[in-house]
Amino acid sequence: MLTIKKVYKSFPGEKTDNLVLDGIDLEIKTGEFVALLGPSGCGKTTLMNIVAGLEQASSGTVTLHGKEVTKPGPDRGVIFQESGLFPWMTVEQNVAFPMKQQSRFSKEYIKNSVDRYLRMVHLHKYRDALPHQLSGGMKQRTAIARTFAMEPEVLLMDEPFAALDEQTRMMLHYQLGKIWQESKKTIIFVTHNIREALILADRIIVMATQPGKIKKEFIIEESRPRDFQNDILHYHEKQIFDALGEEIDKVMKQEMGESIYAQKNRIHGDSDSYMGGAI
Ligand SMILES: Nc1ncnc2c1ncn2[C@@H]1O[C@H](COP(=O)(O)OP(=O)(O)OP(=O)(O)O)[C@@H](O)[C@H]1O
Repeated sequence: MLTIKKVYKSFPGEKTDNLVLDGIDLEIKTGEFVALLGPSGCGKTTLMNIVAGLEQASSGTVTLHGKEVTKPGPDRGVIFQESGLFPWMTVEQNVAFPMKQQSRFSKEYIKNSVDRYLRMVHLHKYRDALPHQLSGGMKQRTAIARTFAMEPEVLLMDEPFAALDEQTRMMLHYQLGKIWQESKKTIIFVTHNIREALILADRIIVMATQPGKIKKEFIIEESRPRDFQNDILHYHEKQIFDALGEEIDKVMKQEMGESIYAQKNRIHGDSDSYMGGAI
């Protein structure tokens, strides 16, 4: 169980501190796939960084199986929007590299594990390729193989597919869904994209903004693989869109000013850009 308890986070502002996370309480079961959804700036990345141990909460705690998280550790793997591969290493070397830094993995184990995860992401034929020879989707698949191969208990994925085209993204949703079902890891997945969250997650947490807090959550029980020929997913999509509407309005009002904003129609026009253009 991953427990986030009364987490507050402020960053120093010009005159006063800027409250970004306002008392986040969240319990995530082992093996659960949770998506965090919210408008730009609501604190999704900040929360992920705190869970990863890259950032400290101003107050409150994060615990994994009862043990407090205070710094990064091998029990939590992080995947960002950029794959972060070493350009001078092959696909295979990139996947093996972090494992080699850990004494808990033998040479034989690393070899088998790299092979297994490269097969899982369908990159075993590209094991000797260098990153510049790969497409964006292949780079992200390498990053996924590298993180899963480290066998973390929790995967923290911060908009890992946001920079990819729609088709590649759909393929990666399918592959990630399969790997997750096989490995049963706990995943927290940050996204701007309602459909991405609906395709992947067991539970979708919608965040409110300014300051960031949990607004509503949705349990998605549909069987996998999922697609959008499904009325129940459409129903959830509408509910989630409505829950986000107010939050997107808040961001638009603040950025555009009340008077300009008042001239615009609500939500459907400019709101796309506040959700990464991907509602
Ligand atoms: N290191 C920092 N110092 C000061 N302010 C910060 C810092 N990191 C984040 N912030 C502020 O915290 C708020 C939340 O940022 P965060 O990146 O967590 O939001 P987000 O929901 O992930 O946004 P996006 O969807 O656009 O990536 C923003 O107002 C941001 O400017």
